[in-house]
Amino acid sequence: MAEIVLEARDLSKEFKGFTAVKGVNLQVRRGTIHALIGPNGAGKSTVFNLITRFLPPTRGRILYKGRDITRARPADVARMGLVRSFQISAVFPHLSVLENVRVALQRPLGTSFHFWKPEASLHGLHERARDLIDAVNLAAWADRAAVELPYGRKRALEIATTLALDPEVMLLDEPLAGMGHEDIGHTAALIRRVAAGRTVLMVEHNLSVVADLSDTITVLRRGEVLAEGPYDTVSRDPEVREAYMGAGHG
Ligand SMILES: Nc1ncnc2c1ncn2[C@@H]1O[C@H](COP(=O)(O)OP(=O)(O)OP(=O)(O)O)[C@@H](O)[C@H]1O
Repeated sequence: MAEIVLEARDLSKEFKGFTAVKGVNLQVRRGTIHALIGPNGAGKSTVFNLITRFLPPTRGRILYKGRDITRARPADVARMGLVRSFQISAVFPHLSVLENVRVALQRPLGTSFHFWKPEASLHGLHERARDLIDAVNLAAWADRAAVELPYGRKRALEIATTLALDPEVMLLDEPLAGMGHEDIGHTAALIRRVAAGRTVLMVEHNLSVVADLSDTITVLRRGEVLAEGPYDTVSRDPEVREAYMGAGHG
């Protein structure tokens, strides 16, 4: 059994008396793709916001690599290698793809701070930016302004800027939302590629992609964990079928 890299213990969130998340326990194993699914309003986004420290929990604890991050600031959590992508996309529309990735590489988030480094290491920076752009299949778009990219490519650029922070754990918030069929295929393949050597926790509605990509799926319903396991197990669970798949999703 792989090491637990990220863990929620008895996590709860109340909004003015309404309990959106109720005693959620979640264990994400290192090196896996773990998906959080559930019907609308199940609490997925709230759990995600709690884990990334965008919301303070009412009760419970969050552990990252065994350290309690329940009260850590989002920026500190990112610095520790737990990085959230997509909804806080930091893509500058009028910079080129290459410039965007270079800016992301220069962000003083990690242990390195590149601004003052001599030309030799700036050259290394350029090469790293090119490598990241290749990794997300954007080489042909490297000199185009981000604003000119088609939707799916823009999301690929967001993945590249997230990868620039060299996250140990990548948190993806609905990575396929709003995408057409072709972009979904490309982005799913990209997620699989970038997950190599990392851990991915994602909230996603597209069940066929979740089934295809995920090692573990946690199903939430009304703020509670309803089921957890590999897709084959979870999708056969009568309660899951009733609460989720039977409700016409996916
Ligand atoms: N800031 C808030 N104030 C009050 N209620 C909230 C707040 N954020 C979420 N909720 C409520 O908490 C519940 C869970 O919402 P959440 O967005 O986490 O669900 P979700 O599973 O992500 O849903 P969706 O699939 O629709 O995105 C919902 O009933 C929602 O209305």
